[in-house]
Amino acid sequence: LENGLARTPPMGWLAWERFRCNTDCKNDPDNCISEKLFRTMTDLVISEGYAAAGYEYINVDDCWLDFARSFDGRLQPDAKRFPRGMADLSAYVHSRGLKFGIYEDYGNFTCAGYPGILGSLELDAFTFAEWNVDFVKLDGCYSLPKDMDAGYSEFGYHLNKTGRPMVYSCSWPVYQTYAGLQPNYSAITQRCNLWRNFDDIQDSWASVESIIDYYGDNQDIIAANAAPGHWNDPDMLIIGNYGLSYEQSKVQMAIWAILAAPLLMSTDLRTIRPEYKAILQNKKIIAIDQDKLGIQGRRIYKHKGIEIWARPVTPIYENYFSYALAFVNRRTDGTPSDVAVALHEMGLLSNTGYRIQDLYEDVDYGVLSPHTKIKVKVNPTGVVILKADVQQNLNKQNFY
Ligand SMILES: OC[C@@H]1[C@H](O)[C@H](O)[C@@H](O)CN1C(=S)Nc1ccc(F)cc1
Repeated sequence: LENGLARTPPMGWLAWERFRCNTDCKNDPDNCISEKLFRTMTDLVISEGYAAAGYEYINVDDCWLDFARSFDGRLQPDAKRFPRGMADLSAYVHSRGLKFGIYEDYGNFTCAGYPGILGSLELDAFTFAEWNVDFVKLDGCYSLPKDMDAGYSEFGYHLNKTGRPMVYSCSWPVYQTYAGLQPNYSAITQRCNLWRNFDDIQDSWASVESIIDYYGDNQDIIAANAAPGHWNDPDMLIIGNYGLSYEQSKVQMAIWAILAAPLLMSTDLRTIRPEYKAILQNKKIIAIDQDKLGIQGRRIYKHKGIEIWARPVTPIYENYFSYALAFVNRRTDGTPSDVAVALHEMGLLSNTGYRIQDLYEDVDYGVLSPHTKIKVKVNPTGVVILKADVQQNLNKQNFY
């Protein structure tokens, strides 16, 4: 969507995967979906260094609402859990220098059964503008996938008509895919700043694996739709929760960066362990994700549990080509796997040499000659991600 926003994939914090639809503020006041939770996470995004690393959106997801609209037909938050209202919460987030996101559903209800926007698209768009919302996630429960092209387009029209710039996150493709329809990606890229392509992420390595496989297996259809202003969305970062090991957490961060994915953390910033926080704040990996070219990377090798993913990024000098290269070990047979590959075997040409640096470990491989193999050891369910600055003056590099 060309609205001047999301020129790089959005970064922020999204409540859903970690906090779900916990509305029991009576018995669980510290973890229920409430203004207190979002104020606390806003403060921690600042105080714990996440904002300095690039995280900027604080996004509410489902279950923020009252079950009824107000007397004048407007959406309203649950008064007990958001007593000061959403305009106040957004003002607080803005006062801390961050941006505020909200959630709705193109249907009669949200997935959790709260009021949807059907019948009030214009009013709801204007309500969000009045609350100074900066990001809207529109879900697709309780509506007909065949109506989504028109429905999502119409709501985007109303959002635009408010005159307030708002990032527009669409769940359109995933619901059409579920219905066996082929999403119309040329429409989606024009109407949305990001869109979910596949299943909700859950707190498990199996879930992350299934998403990685989906984006690798379908890259010919979906990778090319990513560019500044419009991004594929493989769903939230679950690093810091219960389901991923340290190695697996590094895999999610590395592959999301290769995929030019939005980096929307969904974890408890009050309790996250330092080594997981370090992964989320890894500046070299974030720089790959936020690379200005906005080219989504691809899986270029997959054999016996070893995968290689590559993403072209902004070259460091003239007649250079730069790539992020991720080596993933999907195996669980105990010992790290040796992977040795030469540039030309990956379709990366060089006639003078290339420089390799490890983006997680502080290892610089120095300058290698074009036929020298890159050799890495990859831990089970782990990853090694490198930056390759390839020098060649043939002035041609057909990466894809
Ligand atoms: O209710 C909202 C929740 C989150 O916003 C996810 O990111 C959205 O993809 C949708 N969603 C959920 S749980 N959707 C859903 C997931 C499984 C199901 F059987 C019925 C609905």
